[in-house]
Amino acid sequence: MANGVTLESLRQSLIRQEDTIIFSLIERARFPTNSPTYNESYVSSPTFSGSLVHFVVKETEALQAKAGRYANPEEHPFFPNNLPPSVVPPYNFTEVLHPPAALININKDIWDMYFKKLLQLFAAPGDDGNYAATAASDLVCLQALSRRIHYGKLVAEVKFRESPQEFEPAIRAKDRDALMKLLTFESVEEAVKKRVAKKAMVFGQEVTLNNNDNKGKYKVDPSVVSLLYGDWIIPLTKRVEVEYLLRRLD
Ligand SMILES: O=C(O)C(=O)C[C@]1(C(=O)O)C=C[C@@H](O)C=C1
Repeated sequence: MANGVTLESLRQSLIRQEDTIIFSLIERARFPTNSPTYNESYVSSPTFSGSLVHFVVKETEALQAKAGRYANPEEHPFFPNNLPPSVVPPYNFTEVLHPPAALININKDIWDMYFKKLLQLFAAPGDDGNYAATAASDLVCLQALSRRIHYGKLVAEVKFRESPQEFEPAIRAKDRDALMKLLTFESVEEAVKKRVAKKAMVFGQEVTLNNNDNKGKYKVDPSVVSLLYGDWIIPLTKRVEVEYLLRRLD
């Protein structure tokens, strides 16, 4: 395929991104829930209204936009409105995606999933006052999840290029269910869920010099990581794939 991108090379990248995601969850799990981080009345600013995590994400994205982060088609901001321009010259990223891909950004759903569903599954209840560090570590998780989920655009492009004649009728008919069927590989999904649980065991174990008896205690629960992938990350990736394919003939 053009540009040297293949389904195999994209899957290798998704596998490597599992490491990033799991480490980011382990880092967030160092802190308890720290609910003031998410409480709108905790922040007092004449120019901003929202929670501390909202504030940290918005301000960090503004800084990173200036540094050119969102010039990369693989990066998607959570707060895309009114981002400042980049101060660096544009890098000439290889164009792999069909241009309407730029319209797809499901970070709002990723944000809701993370704060409403995921966080309570792996952060222990409690409050240690580290709200700024907690928000910074939420941002790292969100960015890793967003990158992985929006990678679905590339995966969909490669699948389309491999057999356009298979996809075209379903795209023209705007048949989401048919597209979903065409892009699904159940055995790959099962392997992903098993591998991430295993990685969570390996990365999240207590490493000591004397023995490696972990007593079944891990920094994030491996079954939670597997569930997170099965119930949220993979379905959202597939949604991005469908959204992308629906615009592929525009
Ligand atoms: O590997 C693929 O083919 C993908 O589309 C990625 C992915 C995933 O999110 O891990 C999504 C859909 C497939 O059913 C299998 C795996």
